[in-house]
Amino acid sequence: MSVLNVPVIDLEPWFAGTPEGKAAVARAVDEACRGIGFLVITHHQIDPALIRRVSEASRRFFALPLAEKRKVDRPRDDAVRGYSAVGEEGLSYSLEEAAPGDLKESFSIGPSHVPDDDYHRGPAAGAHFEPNQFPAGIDDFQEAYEAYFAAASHLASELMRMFAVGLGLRETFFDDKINEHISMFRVLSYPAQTEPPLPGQMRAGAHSDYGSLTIVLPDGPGLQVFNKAGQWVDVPHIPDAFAVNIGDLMMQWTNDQWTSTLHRVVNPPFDDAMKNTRRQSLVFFHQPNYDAMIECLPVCLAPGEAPKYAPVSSGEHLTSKFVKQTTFGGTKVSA
Ligand SMILES: O=C(O)CCC(=O)C(=O)O
Ligand SMILES: [Fe+2]
Repeated sequence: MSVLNVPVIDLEPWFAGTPEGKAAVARAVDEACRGIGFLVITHHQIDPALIRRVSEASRRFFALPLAEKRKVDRPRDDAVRGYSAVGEEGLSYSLEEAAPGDLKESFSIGPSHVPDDDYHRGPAAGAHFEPNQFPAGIDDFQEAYEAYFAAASHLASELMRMFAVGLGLRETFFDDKINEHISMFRVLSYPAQTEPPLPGQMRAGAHSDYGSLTIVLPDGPGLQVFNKAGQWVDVPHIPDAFAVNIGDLMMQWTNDQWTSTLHRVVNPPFDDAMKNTRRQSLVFFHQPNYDAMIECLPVCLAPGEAPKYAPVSSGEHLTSKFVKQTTFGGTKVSA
């Protein structure tokens, strides 16, 4: 029986480090990734004080007048750095007819303190190590964002180790494929809705994410997942716990044994003023090294089965998504 609801998995036994504890966590993670593609994790070792710092710095930024925020506007479609305003991105729209843009604004950064060498700055690196930009005059903004990026990167590498064990690989299998990762950290602000949304307009339309995995910290409910029974189910909201989901790249790596699941952020009920508040989420999109090859893992190939996807590098996979649309984390759907 497939997993139809998002499980809550306590990572404490993983970090305690006994072989039995680690195996049990990896088994639970594997089951979640096969069944629903989402899990909620507790005892993840990210300091709640750091979550608070980055959340508060973000609140101060999003409260600025639009003209101020526009001073750090995202420079280009393929360079997701800085600010994107409400309605500028739509995660879900049909190929024929664009739906209204998502009711969210965002601020994004990539890796910082990038070495000035050919691997990071040469032509093969493309825009993957594009410099970050930060707003002036907000205390602790750059420091908090960079510290959160580092902490989330570390947690992502532990999750990739759980993935490896869960898939029956050696624990360090993914280590050398993510040691120069080209991830993105983005804070999303969903404003309080003072007018009813347009038909089809949501906080974030239905989409799947691109990369290896996404680590989400929402400050309230609204995130929903489309399960294998065809129902939209709520992701349990536990303060300071992370929702984790796998992206399209992990689904390709596992030859569809793991699922990159459609998800969305629904609007608050419009007639309930108490619930119609601003929502903010911290979203870390983990993406392997640009030259890591994503090709069917032999452990995911049953006898007689063929790989479903041609091998592709992580960088090419990401860039191909940018060509199709102008947002970062999601693959649009035509449903
Ligand atoms: O804000 C959220 O809870 C999730 C956002 C999301 O799915 C995305 O940006 O890809
Ligand atoms: Fe997403």
